[in-house]
Amino acid sequence: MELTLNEKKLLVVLGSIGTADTAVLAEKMDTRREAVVQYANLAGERGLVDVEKHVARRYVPTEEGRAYMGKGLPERQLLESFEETIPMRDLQSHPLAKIAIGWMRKKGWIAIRDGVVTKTGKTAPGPDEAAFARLAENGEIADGGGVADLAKRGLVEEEETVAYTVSITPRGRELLSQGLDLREEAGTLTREQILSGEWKSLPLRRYDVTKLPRRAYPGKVHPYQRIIDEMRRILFDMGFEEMSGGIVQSSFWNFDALFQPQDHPAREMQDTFFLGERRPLPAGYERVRDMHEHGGGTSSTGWGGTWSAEKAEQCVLRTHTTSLSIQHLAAHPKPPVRAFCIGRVYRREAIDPTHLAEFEQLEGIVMDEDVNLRHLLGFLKEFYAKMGFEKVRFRPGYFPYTEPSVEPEVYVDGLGWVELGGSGIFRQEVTEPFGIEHPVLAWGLGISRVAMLRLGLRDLRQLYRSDVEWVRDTPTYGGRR
Ligand SMILES: N[C@@H](Cc1ccccc1)C(=O)O
Repeated sequence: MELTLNEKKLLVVLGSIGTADTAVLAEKMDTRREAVVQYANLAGERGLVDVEKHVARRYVPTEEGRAYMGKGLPERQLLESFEETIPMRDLQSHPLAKIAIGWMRKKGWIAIRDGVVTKTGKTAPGPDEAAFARLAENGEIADGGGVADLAKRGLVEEEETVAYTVSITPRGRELLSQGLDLREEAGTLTREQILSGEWKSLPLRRYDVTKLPRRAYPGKVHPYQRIIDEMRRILFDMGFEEMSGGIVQSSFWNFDALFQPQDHPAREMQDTFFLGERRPLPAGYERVRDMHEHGGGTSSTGWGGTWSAEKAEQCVLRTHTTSLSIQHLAAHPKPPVRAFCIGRVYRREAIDPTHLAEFEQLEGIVMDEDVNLRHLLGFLKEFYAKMGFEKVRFRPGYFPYTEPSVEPEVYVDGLGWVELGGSGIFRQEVTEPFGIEHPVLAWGLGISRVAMLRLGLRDLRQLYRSDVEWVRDTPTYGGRR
C-alpha cells in the first residue's frame, strides 16, 4: 500500500489521539481543514481511518431580524407603545406601523372599531416570540418551536455547517506499528536528480490517474455571442463589410425612407416603442416626401395623401435593422455595396417562449449592376449552409419596401420548416429618392431563432437569462450540429 506522506502524517497524529475533528487535526498538522479532509478521505478509502460527517443546521438572524434584536418583534414593540386604546391615525404614524398592525390583528391582540384601536388583553407571547428571545440571547438558534414562523417572515435564515471527525481504525494502527517512512516525497524532479540517477532512491509522490479532477470553469464567451461571432466571420468571409448605427432612430429612417406609409399598422403604438425625442430630417428628405405623396419622378403613384414631416421626426426604438441598411445606402449610393449588421431590435410583442420584445436581427444588403433574385436566393442559401442548415426553401412574402419579397425557411429535424426572416429586392420607391440606380438585394433574419435552434433551446428567453449553470454546461466546441 502506497500512502502519501500526508496520509502517513495524519496516521501519526491520530496514533496518539485516536479521534479528532478536522479543525484539531488541521492545527496539529499545520495545514488547512480542507486539506485534512482530503487526506482523511484518501486514508479512509484504504480503510485506515473512519471519516464521519456531521451536518449542523442552525438559524441566525437576517438583517431585518438583527434590527429587532433586544427590542422584540415589531408587533410587540408597537403594542407597548400605547396604553389601552389609541386612535388608528396616531398608531399609523409609528415607524413600525406598516409591518406591525397586521401582525397585531392576526395574533388577536387588538380590535379596531370606529378608527380606534383597543387591546384585547389576549397578548401573551407565542412560540415565535419565545424563539426570538432565545435567538437574541444566543445569537443563533436550533430548529423547532416558533423558528419556522420567524423564517417565514424572513427574520432568520438557515445556516449549515459541516464538520468531520476522523478516527484511526485497527488497520491504521497496525500499519502505524510497522513503522512509516516519513521522508519528504518528491513531487517534481530536477534536471540534476534525473541526470545523476538520484531519482531512483527518492520517495516519489504518487498520483492516482484514475481520479477525475474537479471541474474547472474558466471564463468563456456566452453561447449566443459565440454564434453571433460565427455569423460575422461567415459574412466577412463572403466579402461583406459591417455597418453600425444607434438603436434610437427617427421614424424617417425606420419607416418613411423604406416607403412604409405613415398610416401603416406596424407604425401603430401597439407595435412600436415610440420615444419622446425627435430628430431633424436629413437634407433631401423632400424626395422621400414626394415619393410618398405622388411617386416623385417615377411611374409610381405613391401612397397619396399628405406626408407629415412631424410624424417622420418622431424617434422610435428601431423595429428592424433595415433602418441601418437604407442609411448605409443613402451614404453609399454607388455600386458595389455589400454590407451587413447584427443588432438588437425592439417590438411591442406579447412575450412568450418564442417571442420577445427585444431580439437580434442580421441584416444584409448587396447592391451591384444587374444583381437579381437568383443572386439573393443564392446568398441566403450559402449563408444558411455555412450556419449548418442544409435544407432551405423560399416562400413569397410581403414587405412595403421590397418587390419581390421572399421569406426564407430552413428545415429542422423534429420541427419541420421554420421561418427565419424576410428578404427581397428594394422597390424603386425606396431607392430612387436616394439616387440609387442599381438593384439592391436585402434581407433581415431573426438570429435569436437561429441560435435557439442551434443550441437546442425550447425557450428563447434562455439566451438572455443570467443562468451561469447553463453557460457552463453549454460546450464551446462544434459550431455546427
Ligand atoms: N425588415 C424585415 C425583414 C426584411 C429586411 C430586408 C428586406 C425585406 C425584409 C423584418 O424585420 O421582418
